[in-house]
Amino acid sequence: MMHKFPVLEIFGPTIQGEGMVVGRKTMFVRTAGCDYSCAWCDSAFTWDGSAKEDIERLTADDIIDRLIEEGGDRFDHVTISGGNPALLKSLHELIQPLHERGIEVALETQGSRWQDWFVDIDDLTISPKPPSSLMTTNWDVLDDIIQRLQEQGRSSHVSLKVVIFNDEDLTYAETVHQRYPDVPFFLQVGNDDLVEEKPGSLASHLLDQYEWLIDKVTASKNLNHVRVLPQVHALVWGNKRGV
Ligand SMILES: C[S@@+](CC[C@H](N)C(=O)[O-])C[C@H]1O[C@@H](n2cnc3c(N)ncnc32)[C@H](O)[C@@H]1O
Ligand SMILES: Nc1nc2[nH]cc(C(=O)O)c2c(=O)[nH]1
Ligand code: SF4
Ligand SMILES: [Mg+2]
Repeated sequence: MMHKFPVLEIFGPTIQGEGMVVGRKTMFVRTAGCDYSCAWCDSAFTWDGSAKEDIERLTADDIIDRLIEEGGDRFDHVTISGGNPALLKSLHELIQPLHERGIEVALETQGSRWQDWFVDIDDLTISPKPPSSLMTTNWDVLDDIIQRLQEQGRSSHVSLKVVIFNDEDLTYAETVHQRYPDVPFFLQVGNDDLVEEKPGSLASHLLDQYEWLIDKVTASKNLNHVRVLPQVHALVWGNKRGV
């Protein structure tokens, strides 16, 4: 029996705007539903009910058909995001046939749930949430996820990415990096203006925030083996959806 997944968006090709494979040409599949409700979530429509009517229930075959409809033969990489795609137990039904077609698979999750198919993801980004999100990290769960990935030889396929809005978030990022020093670590500029409609105005603001974050990280003795990035897609396209 093919499982049906709740899907809100399938788009691309575009570029991965964030983190460990920033710049990589990729398609996106965005699933609906999240176990968190971050104060500043830039994809709140996946869980706040505002796009409820747009959720489609698709099998892996349906999703692959749609990826090919949108992207033709102009992609070899698919990023699964959400919401939290780690809520979906049967996602290997999508990952495996993508791999069989020679397509790499990336996934974005917050590290609140383990799934066995994590070990099949080529670029797994785990993004634990800092205090400004108003969410609480379950360190036992996160420890378990990182440990399992390391034990199963997945270290080169995993990264941590913490979004930063303020000094308290930066302290949280230091805590995460010190707890998992061997996991590639990314600090990402927080977008605190999710309503600005002019890409140029948002880009100018986000570049100021990027400079602030660079200054903070370069001044910290606890954040040496790290990378600092903006959301490139937000610089280019602003708050537009489906890019
Ligand atoms: C929308 S989330 C979906 C995946 C998963 N729920 C998670 O949070 O990792 C994708 C990425 O966007 C980041 N993100 C969400 N809202 C943001 C914002 N306002 N500014 C910067 N990054 C944001 C998240 O931290 C996460 O790394
Ligand atoms: N271009 C682009 N890059 C992204 N990286 C992470 C995204 C996400 O929403 O998970 C995202 C997105 O929505 N668009
Ligand atoms: S965990 Fe991700 S999708 Fe869920 S509310 Fe937070 S940023 Fe949004
Ligand atoms: Mg996004």
